[in-house]
Amino acid sequence: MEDKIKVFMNEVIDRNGHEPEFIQAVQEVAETVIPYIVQHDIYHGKNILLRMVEPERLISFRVAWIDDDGEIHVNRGYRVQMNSAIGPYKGGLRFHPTVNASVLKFLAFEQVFKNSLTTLPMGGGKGGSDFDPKGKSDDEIMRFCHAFMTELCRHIGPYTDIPAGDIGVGAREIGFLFGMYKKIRNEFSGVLTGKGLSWGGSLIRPEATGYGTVYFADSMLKTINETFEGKKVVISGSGNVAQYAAEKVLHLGGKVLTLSDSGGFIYDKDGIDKEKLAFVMDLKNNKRGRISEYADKYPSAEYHKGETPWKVACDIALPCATQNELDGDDAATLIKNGCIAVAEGANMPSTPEAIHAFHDAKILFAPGKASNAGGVATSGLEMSQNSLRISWTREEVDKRLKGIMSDIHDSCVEYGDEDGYCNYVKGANIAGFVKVADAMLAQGVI
Ligand SMILES: NC(=O)C1=CN([C@@H]2O[C@H](COP(=O)(O)OP(=O)(O)OC[C@H]3O[C@@H](n4cnc5c(N)ncnc54)[C@H](O)[C@@H]3O)[C@@H](O)[C@H]2O)C=CC1
Ligand SMILES: O=C(O)CCC(=O)C(=O)O
Repeated sequence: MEDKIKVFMNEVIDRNGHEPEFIQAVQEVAETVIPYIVQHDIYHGKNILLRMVEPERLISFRVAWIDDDGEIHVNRGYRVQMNSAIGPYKGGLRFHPTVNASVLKFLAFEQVFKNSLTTLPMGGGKGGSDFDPKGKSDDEIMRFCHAFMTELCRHIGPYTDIPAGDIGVGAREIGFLFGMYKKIRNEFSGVLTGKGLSWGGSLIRPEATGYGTVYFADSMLKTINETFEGKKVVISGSGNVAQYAAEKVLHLGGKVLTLSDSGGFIYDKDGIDKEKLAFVMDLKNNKRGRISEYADKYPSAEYHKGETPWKVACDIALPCATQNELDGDDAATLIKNGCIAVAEGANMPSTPEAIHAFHDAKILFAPGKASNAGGVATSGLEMSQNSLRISWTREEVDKRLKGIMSDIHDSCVEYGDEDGYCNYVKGANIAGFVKVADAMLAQGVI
């Protein structure tokens, strides 16, 4: 088996050797899916996985825009249209200086499996730019978004490819992007998700990724007769996913001890309660400040500059910031301190060494493609509402989100059982693979 995985990975590396994040994401899938392919005759001789690692289309384009001082800047824009076997391409846009083809290909590849797990008819894609929104004025953000959409609009559409937000792309950016798409295409459609409520958005979409991550973690905890009640929870990030993960942990009676950003983390020994979380939301979403300002306001908190929060003793860890933010040493520290569950709100935040450590210690571990699927699932619900020209209530959307997260959990358990221990990575990869692979088989060699 190891030989088969090696031969496959050598071919992937030959073609994509300069893309470390993409290779990391493919390796994790290959290790779990190739043994499944070997056991199932219908996939033999079809090279399905090799076809899945090659994007159907990778678009790269120039984005020229003018700053407030009249200076012209050039950034690179991308859209990776990875797989459309089960539906139109769907996945977020990331604006961050670290964005490149490798990062977006890893995200688009993960998105294919994640979207398949949601049970909704969505293919996988991802896009973005190396543009850095930090320190930019609202007008600069608008000009950049408009310039970006001027090119992107010819590659997307409500039946083709439906982008949404990700790091650096929230409600403000989706508004600017939607405005330019509508103007150029002269069409008011559900071409983006994460829209404002008065122009086609869905209730609960802003909350969905964070809430869904906690719903998934709660389902895992139930398998060992545990709940969030009274548990100490360490969260990284302080953006969209982290904020609403923290809110849901509070709803379920847990105590949130940390939040972070790229500058460092804050540890509040008294816990981040509802009022303190409201301060963080205002700080991050409106004032666009740094998490260190939390420690200036609340004396119960310490700020740890340049560090990640994994050394703070906890029962549950929710990495919600960015890829590879939790390594093997961090995992060892979490396990030593008694952590019983880790659920990824971010995409691929744990390194392969960290995942192996969690599996070896047999603690509960949920990979992002399963546990953070609530965001894209609710985007799928936004698409349904747009098509039906109706708006569901908050309760209706939340009920559907909970149902989807519970179904994803059950699919992982179905495919991930290893003598009584659930390997959720294996479960998510195989369950996600089967639906896409079967659709590809049905559609022939295209
Ligand atoms: N927004 C969504 O619906 C979904 C987001 N995700 C993933 O969740 C993660 C967070 O995304 P959002 O909260 O939407 O973005 P955001 O832009 O709202 O927040 C990003 C957060 O990550 C922090 N961060 C960024 N780079 C960092 C670094 N190098 N070190 C430490 N912290 C860093 C930022 O300071 C910020 O707190 C990403 O991995 C994203 O791909 C996954 C599924 C859906
Ligand atoms: O809602 C969406 O379409 C995008 C969500 C996303 O980018 C993700 O799941 O990583």
